[in-house]
Amino acid sequence: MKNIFANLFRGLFGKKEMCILVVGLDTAGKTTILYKLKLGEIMTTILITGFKNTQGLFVVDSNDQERVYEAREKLMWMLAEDELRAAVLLNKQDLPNAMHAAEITDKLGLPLLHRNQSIQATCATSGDGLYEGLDWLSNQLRNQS
Ligand SMILES: Nc1nc2c(ncn2[C@@H]2O[C@H](COP(=O)(O)OP(=O)(O)OP(=O)(O)O)[C@@H](O)[C@H]2O)c(=O)[nH]1
Ligand SMILES: [Mg+2]
Repeated sequence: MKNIFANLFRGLFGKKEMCILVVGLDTAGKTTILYKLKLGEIMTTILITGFKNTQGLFVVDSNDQERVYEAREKLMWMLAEDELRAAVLLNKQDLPNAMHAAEITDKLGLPLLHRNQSIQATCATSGDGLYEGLDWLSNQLRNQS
């Protein structure tokens, strides 16, 4: 059970090397997600060649009403890269006052975008939704090859 996410991840992506850029405001849950996915040992590639073949994971704290527009700015910065395909994780959905997916999607300006991206509600501490978000990224990778 311990490495279930790592095994799923390896199954999804096979042996093909890829880069995942994980972006989000502080305390959004990035480290928790990486630990949950046991990606520490897999994600050794350093981003030095630009955004080619790079997938993005953008993590938002759904509970942080005050900084949702700050998160939006950061997200727009990331999505401005033409090569990048991104999965947006609406994290901390387990918290009682978390914004619902539709509300936070709207505040992030995502309905206005016509780029290819996936939006997924997640709870990094339990792992809920993480697999679904990564499944989309793996399909993007497959389509590129
Ligand atoms: N309830 C709840 N707490 C979460 C969730 N994801 C992360 N946290 C908590 O939020 C806090 C911050 O999580 P981190 O993973 O350290 O956040 P980070 O994005 O790596 O933050 P920085 O390294 O500061 O940029 C920790 O206390 C986590 O346990 C979640 O889905 N639900
Ligand atoms: Mg961290």
